[in-house]
Amino acid sequence: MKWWPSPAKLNLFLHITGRRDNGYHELQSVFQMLSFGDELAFDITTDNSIQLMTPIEGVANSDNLIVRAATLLQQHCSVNKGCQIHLRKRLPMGGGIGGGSSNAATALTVLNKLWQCGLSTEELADLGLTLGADVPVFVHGHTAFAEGVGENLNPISIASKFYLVVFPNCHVATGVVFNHPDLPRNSAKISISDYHFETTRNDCQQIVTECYPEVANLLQWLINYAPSRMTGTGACVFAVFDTAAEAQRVLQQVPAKWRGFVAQGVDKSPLIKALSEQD
Ligand SMILES: C[C@](O)(CO)[C@H](O)COP(=O)(O)OP(=O)(O)OC[C@H]1O[C@@H](n2ccc(N)nc2=O)[C@H](O)[C@@H]1O
Ligand SMILES: Nc1ncnc2c1ncn2[C@@H]1O[C@H](COP(=O)(O)OP(=O)(O)OP(=O)(O)O)[C@@H](O)[C@H]1O
Repeated sequence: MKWWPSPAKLNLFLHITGRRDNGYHELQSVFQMLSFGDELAFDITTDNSIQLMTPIEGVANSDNLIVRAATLLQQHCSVNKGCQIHLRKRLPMGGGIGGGSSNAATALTVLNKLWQCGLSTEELADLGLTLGADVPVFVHGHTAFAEGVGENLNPISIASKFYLVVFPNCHVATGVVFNHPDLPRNSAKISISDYHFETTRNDCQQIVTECYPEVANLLQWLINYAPSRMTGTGACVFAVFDTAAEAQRVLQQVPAKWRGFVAQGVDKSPLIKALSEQD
């Protein structure tokens, strides 16, 4: 069985620059692709049923973004085949590292190939955007400077770093953060060439640390070792290191109540690499 990567992302910064009439927020961010993530495998079937053989506890298969992505593509392209899907879940859910969105993107891009749908990357990204704001960046698979609601993407090359990502064991609801009255919503826009980690921030971090003390505790702990920040709307926090060895050394010291992993920041996602190696 061939296993396809479904990598995580980090938001190296997140500035909120406005709000649209439909309530969605305009943002600027760098989506950093990571070398670490889930994996998915697909067996194509001759009937048209879509089955997830490894369900996620607490998520009905019909709500699972993998099944929703596969069904969307099947309907969009009038595919008369189906598939059995296997998932190796490693990424914490609801952590701001995009696990669900990445799973959806892997399902869309790999099934596009295996079902021979022939959709372009752009068409797959547009389809993916209907499932979630973060799906397009995983479909394109490049570390990117993002604008709009996250769909307007420009590839950016970030000096290679190692990230220690820690999950504080609490879930932050994205909608709650974006609906918070005190969320700052008018950061000045920056241009892609102005991006530096040190001069940017995550505009959601203040609200999340106030509402979720465990995120504040984790940030306070991690900042002792390296520059640290929250990703997305939380709850995961990351610290930036120059070497894998330094990041691993701090991972060993993470208190048992939290879980972490070390990943390398990559310009191209492992999924895009795997797809191009197949061609
Ligand atoms: C902020 C990020 O975490 C950055 O990576 C993401 O863009 C959020 O992506 P996501 O979790 O896939 O979010 P979605 O499922 O698309 O949206 C969840 C909810 O967050 C709010 N939302 C999301 C994205 C955005 N740009 N503005 C918003 O206001 C909306 O209320 C929406 O109903
Ligand atoms: N395949 C999937 N993997 C993970 N979560 C899924 C999946 N399908 C549906 N979900 C639901 O989506 C929710 C958000 O999951 P996800 O891991 O994408 O969050 P996240 O890391 O906060 O993402 P983002 O950074 O895009 O906000 C989960 O709590 C779960 O209920």
